[in-house]
Amino acid sequence: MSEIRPRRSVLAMPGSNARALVKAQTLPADVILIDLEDGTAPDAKAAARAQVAAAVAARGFGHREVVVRINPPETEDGEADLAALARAGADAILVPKVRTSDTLIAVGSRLRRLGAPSDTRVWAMIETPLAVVNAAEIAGAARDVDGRLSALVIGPNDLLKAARIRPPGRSALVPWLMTVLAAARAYEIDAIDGVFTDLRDAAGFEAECAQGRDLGFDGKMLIHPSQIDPANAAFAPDAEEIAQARRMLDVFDAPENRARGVVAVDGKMVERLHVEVSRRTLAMAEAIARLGA
Ligand SMILES: CC(C)(COP(=O)(O)OP(=O)(O)OC[C@H]1O[C@@H](n2cnc3c(N)ncnc32)[C@H](O)[C@@H]1OP(=O)(O)O)[C@@H](O)C(=O)NCCC(=O)NCCSC(=O)C[C@H](O)C(=O)O
Ligand SMILES: [Mg+2]
Repeated sequence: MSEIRPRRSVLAMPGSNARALVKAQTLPADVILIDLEDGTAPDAKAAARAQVAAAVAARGFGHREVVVRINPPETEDGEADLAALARAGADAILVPKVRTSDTLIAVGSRLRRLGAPSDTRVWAMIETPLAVVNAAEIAGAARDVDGRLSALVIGPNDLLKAARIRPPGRSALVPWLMTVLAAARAYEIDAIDGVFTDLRDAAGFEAECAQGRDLGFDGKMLIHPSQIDPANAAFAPDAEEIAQARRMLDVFDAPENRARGVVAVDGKMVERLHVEVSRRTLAMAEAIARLGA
């Protein structure tokens, strides 16, 4: 079974926004994503870098996974971000505008040379057409980057721009999303759906969360605290899925079914592969319950 870590809600905030960094410490997001790239203005980058390194090192985010999006690592800002963050204690470094796995391998080596803990993860933004075309090769870096690569994150704004798809363009993006999802699953890493930018459209946001969940994503990148609860609800197994998963395990555990690969439950054929799905559902539900404990 691949890693069980709730990543239903990945709340982004500019690294330059001191108020957001404090507020994030009390918000129910699974992941706090602090952005030193596009969300931080060029003139504010140096001060933001120092502020973010200090905030991460202070370890005030509790159980939340802390991820810092650096500037492209081949730039001066990106190199300075890595140097400042490598040993600050972030759970992961998110690399923007990845095009090939070489960038991730270079970031992995740089983190090692900078003395980053071995459990510092690398996440990759998939937001260029080349990254979608190379999705399998990029996800395959999970075997190379010291085992650090643990999530691909969709960047719909950059994708729409580069592909010249007319916004909002969600349906046009679905084949691109599924290409990324297949790559992530092939290498057993997480896939996080991209941002929904219309903060006034709560119904549209919920619908997009439900779609992202049904497509197979593990969670969604968010831009505002008001999006956390709907995302947490959408990407968690619901009561019916949990009951169904328990039932599935009971059925295959029954003495009369132990030697069978396939049985009928409520008129539907189920196979032993559904046991694995059920175990994952229950493990995720337990991990989410532990967050609330
Ligand atoms: C979008 C915003 C600029 C709106 O900000 P604002 O008008 O201040 O919102 P509110 O007045 O409604 O805020 C209410 C309170 O919530 C706090 N807040 C708001 N947003 C956040 C946040 N993201 N994280 C933490 N806290 C937040 C405010 O401070 C208020 O608190 P209080 O003072 O107690 O009342 C703003 O929401 C924002 O900046 N959002 C994040 C933008 C961002 O990070 N963008 C980069 C990521 S998007 C991306 O990566 C796209 C991708 O690359 C692609 O290509 O698609
Ligand atoms: Mg982007």
